[in-house]
Amino acid sequence: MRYRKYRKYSWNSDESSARQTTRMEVQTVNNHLNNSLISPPALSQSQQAQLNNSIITLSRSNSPASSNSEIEKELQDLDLNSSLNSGSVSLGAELNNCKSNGSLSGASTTSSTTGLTTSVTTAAAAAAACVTIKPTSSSTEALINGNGADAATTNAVNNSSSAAAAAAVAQVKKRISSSRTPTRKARRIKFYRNGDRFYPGITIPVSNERYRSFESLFEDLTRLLEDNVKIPGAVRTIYTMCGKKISTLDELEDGQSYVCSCNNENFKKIEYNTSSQPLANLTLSNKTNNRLSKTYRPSSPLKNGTTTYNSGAGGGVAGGGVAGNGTNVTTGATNGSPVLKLSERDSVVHPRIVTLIRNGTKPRNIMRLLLNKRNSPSFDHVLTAITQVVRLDTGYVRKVFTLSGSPVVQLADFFGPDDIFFAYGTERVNNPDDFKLEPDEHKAIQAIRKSLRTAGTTYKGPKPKMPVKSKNLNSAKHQQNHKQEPCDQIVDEDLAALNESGIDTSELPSVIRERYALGQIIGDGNFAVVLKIKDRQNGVPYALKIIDKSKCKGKEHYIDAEVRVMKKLQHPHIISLVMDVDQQANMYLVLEYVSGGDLFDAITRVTRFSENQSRVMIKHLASAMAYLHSMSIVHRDIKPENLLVELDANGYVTELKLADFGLACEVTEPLYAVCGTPTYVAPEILMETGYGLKIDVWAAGIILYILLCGFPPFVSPDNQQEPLFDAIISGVYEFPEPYWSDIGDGVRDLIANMLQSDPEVRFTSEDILDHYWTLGECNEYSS
Ligand SMILES: Nc1ncnc2c1ncn2[C@@H]1O[C@H](COP(=O)(O)OP(=O)(O)OP(=O)(O)O)[C@@H](O)[C@H]1O
Repeated sequence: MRYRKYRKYSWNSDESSARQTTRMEVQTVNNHLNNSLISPPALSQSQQAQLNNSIITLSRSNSPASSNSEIEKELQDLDLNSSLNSGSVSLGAELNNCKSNGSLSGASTTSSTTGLTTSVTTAAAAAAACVTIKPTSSSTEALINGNGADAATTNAVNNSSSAAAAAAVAQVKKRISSSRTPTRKARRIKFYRNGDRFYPGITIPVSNERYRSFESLFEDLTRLLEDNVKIPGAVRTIYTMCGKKISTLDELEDGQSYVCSCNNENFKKIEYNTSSQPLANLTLSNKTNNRLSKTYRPSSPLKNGTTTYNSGAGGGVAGGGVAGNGTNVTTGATNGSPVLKLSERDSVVHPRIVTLIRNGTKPRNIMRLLLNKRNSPSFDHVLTAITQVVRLDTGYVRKVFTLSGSPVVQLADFFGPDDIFFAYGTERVNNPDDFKLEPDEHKAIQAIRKSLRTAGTTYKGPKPKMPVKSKNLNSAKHQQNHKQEPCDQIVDEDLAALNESGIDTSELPSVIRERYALGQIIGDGNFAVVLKIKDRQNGVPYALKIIDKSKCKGKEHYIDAEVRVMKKLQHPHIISLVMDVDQQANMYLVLEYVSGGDLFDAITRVTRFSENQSRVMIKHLASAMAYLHSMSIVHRDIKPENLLVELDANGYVTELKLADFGLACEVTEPLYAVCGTPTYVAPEILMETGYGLKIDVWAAGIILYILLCGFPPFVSPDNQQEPLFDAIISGVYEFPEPYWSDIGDGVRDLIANMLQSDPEVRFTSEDILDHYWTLGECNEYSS
């Protein structure tokens, strides 16, 4: 338990430079949401004519084909249709292939949801392919009747006059080829989700005909990914597996894999889909068994007297289980068990920490694992996640049992009442004693349970206090200013305060002075003064943050980082940056204005909030964090002082927004810089073992605790840092009576999961949003 003496304020962490903290190298990207989705290209006149000639009725006219089953079918057709493009096989085979493609058959096309672009060009491609080969009249007729090709072609073939047919066909061919790009064989491309090691990837056919622009491919990928995983926005970038950006469709190579990233996420170099392959052989050989009911459980090997457990059945049953119809043919293709669709997964999978007992000599090793929607889309994925944690000598975990010895056979079993499991490889399970815990094992499990569900204890001594506010000057006074209207005149008192802070209002950048009227001071931090300003044209209020560079000597890069990070962000629960002006003495930031002051002052006023009010706030905070974390950005200074709130007439918090990105940075490898604010600092920062995004979840856990009872879980009686840090590192805290007596188990459970000392098992920000308490009924305006 070694940690360095903690600095009072984060920016003083000299070690940070020595440690070479990874700083963000964010490209200066303006508002990333400006890259709005581009709609599919409009049809040219000749394309429209082709469509009419093809007498195809489409049920969806402006989107490329992309339901999973369509894609699966097209992939099958790809093999067949490749012959069309090569022109090297007999026409009979080609015609069959053409017919097998739904977009060419009149009947099936009518009801198909195949998109316009694909249908038109596929029909055209088939026609072009067919006319290059000497037809037999009967087979050609079949094709023509099937796809409703134009009259010239029909007549030509029906007459069986080779000359006329050739002429007509040449005419059609000419017309078609003048109106479209040359047909290219579709390529089978596999796409992974950036940073998602568990997503098995989706393979889709990509051709110039199917996707006329890069944006239409993005649009399709967004839709397909959304069906299977949670993504923070639209797919905007495709990378090679080495992280090189792809900028044209032609760069996508047949048979290769690529990584899709959403919004401005940077490429995450991980091993994609290493997890699913080795477990594929667990699939039940008898495919008909794939749809077992939710309640199906094979009997325990111990109960029925058999001495071995059929591992194949285990995986296979998992493959059926709750998935049933939800089997996603494309995404689940490489896995032994199907990946559930999001809606199905929502009903089965929820974030939870399970305890795992590794089979071996007693006392056996006991580990914990966080299961959530990201790592548990299928039974096989859970087995893989368990394998990675328990590290069996025999390799993969193939059998899992509950504490009572029942085999775990389907995904839902991991999310039921049992949360302790035995993990086995291929070894035999024949001894009932295997499922009995030794006293040492029992003790270890008890200790874990205690850390997860801390029971109420009575607090001895005076009620713990909130720490003092870390932002110093006259906050209560400035708080009042939030309420004052109008704000288009700065008062003398504020001018004096600004002068005192070394800010001369006559030196404000002209672009700011001309556009905005100065109002009163509404806040001050250690490095900045914040004024309320008003747009002279439309009267909209903003906040002007003036950062005094002289107060940040040697730390100027933090100011740059704050601006760079903020420029990347656009989220309803994150303060947005409207304008930035860099001058020699000061940096000026025009920010979205939030009228209710910061959460620290709200806590001071209210002391403690109801569960409903806390739920609103934690939802907003978690969604801001989930957005940041999806871009691998860690805030590193989440605390009530940096959370701004909007209040309703009754003083209830209706909106919460994350501010102050002075310490935010991108996480590409473990960080070591000791920073943050003592009360909210996570144990891994103090231990200097390297930290990442989860430190923000810890801080949010501390805030949730404070909201409910009015004081933090880790305190030191005399405000000494050393005992405070010892308490944080110990991870031991309580929900003391009487302060917690009326607070429910749901939110205690959430706090316990957010305040896990081990960041590996600590909830992610997404998990906070998925937790049953967060999802619970929420009357936002009730106290
Ligand atoms: N956009 C805003 N709308 C309303 N009030 C704001 C806004 N931004 C900041 N404030 C007020 O100004 C105070 C100081 O702002 P901020 O935290 O950005 O300054 P800082 O100097 O970077 O803080 P720190 O001391 O943590 O470095 C906040 O606590 C808040 O009360």
